[in-house]
Amino acid sequence: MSDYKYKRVLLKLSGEALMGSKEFGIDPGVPQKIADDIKAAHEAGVQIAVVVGGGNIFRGLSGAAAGMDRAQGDNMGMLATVINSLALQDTFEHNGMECRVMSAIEMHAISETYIRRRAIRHLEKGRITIFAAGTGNPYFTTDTAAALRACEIGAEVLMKATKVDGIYDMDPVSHPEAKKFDTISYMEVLNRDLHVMDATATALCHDNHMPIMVFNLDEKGIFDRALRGESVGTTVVDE
Ligand SMILES: Nc1ncnc2c1ncn2[C@@H]1O[C@H](COP(=O)(O)OP(=O)(O)OP(=O)(O)O)[C@@H](O)[C@H]1O
Ligand SMILES: O=c1ccn([C@@H]2O[C@H](COP(=O)(O)O)[C@@H](O)[C@H]2O)c(=O)[nH]1
Repeated sequence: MSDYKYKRVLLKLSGEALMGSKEFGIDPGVPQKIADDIKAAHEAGVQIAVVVGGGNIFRGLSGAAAGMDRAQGDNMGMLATVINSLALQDTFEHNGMECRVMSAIEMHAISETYIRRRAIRHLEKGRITIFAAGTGNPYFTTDTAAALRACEIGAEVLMKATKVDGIYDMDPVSHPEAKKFDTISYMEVLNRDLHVMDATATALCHDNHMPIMVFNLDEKGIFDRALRGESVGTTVVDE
């Protein structure tokens, strides 16, 4: 345990990044890469909670743009996160890591329902605990679910693993000239309207002094380095 900086963390995994080289769905190599990366920390006793997005399958906003009722589309998006959560659980278990999925929307047949105290108990017992179905409410995102759960379980840090290697002064995907921050304050993220994480999630972390790290999910060994306290990607901190 002494090699690791953190005792309890929340990892937010991009749904879209689970596609790997595929155009839709899940590339099995990506969950396996995540399992490989977190195994040592898990064995060393780091308590790991996970929230995964659903962008590889469905986003409510895309449904609404195509004329669908927004809340209906968001419900579909939340179900997409359940599919991703079950896929991750399967991979973690195949790698010998005990894992529970807890859904914000009741689905007795396939997962436990989210109960905060029970979630903390799972973590204390060394089970990787995946929080599925976002917040359980439409009009939110899994970034906000990750911020909310991180605060609820008393995580020391929210680690957002995504398709970019940190926070830039503009979207680096559409602006290759964008400059990366090593650290940035919550207020700067909000004032500059940087969309790497949604504003609700950033504000919730700000109000509750929850540090955020943003880094690239594809980089080999990145989770382990982050869990050891190396500064990877960008860290969002109080001023
Ligand atoms: N200033 C910025 N710095 C870094 N990334 C940015 C910035 N502005 C926008 N982005 C975009 O934010 C994306 C990451 O956030 P996004 O919420 O879309 O993904 P996610 O939550 O990881 O994915 P999913 O919805 O699939 O779970 C990056 O792919 C990047 O293109
Ligand atoms: O609390 C929540 C979380 C998510 N949703 C819906 O799910 C999709 C997928 O989540 P991403 O964060 O975009 O990966 C999202 O677009 C919403 O439609 C939700 O309604 N409530």
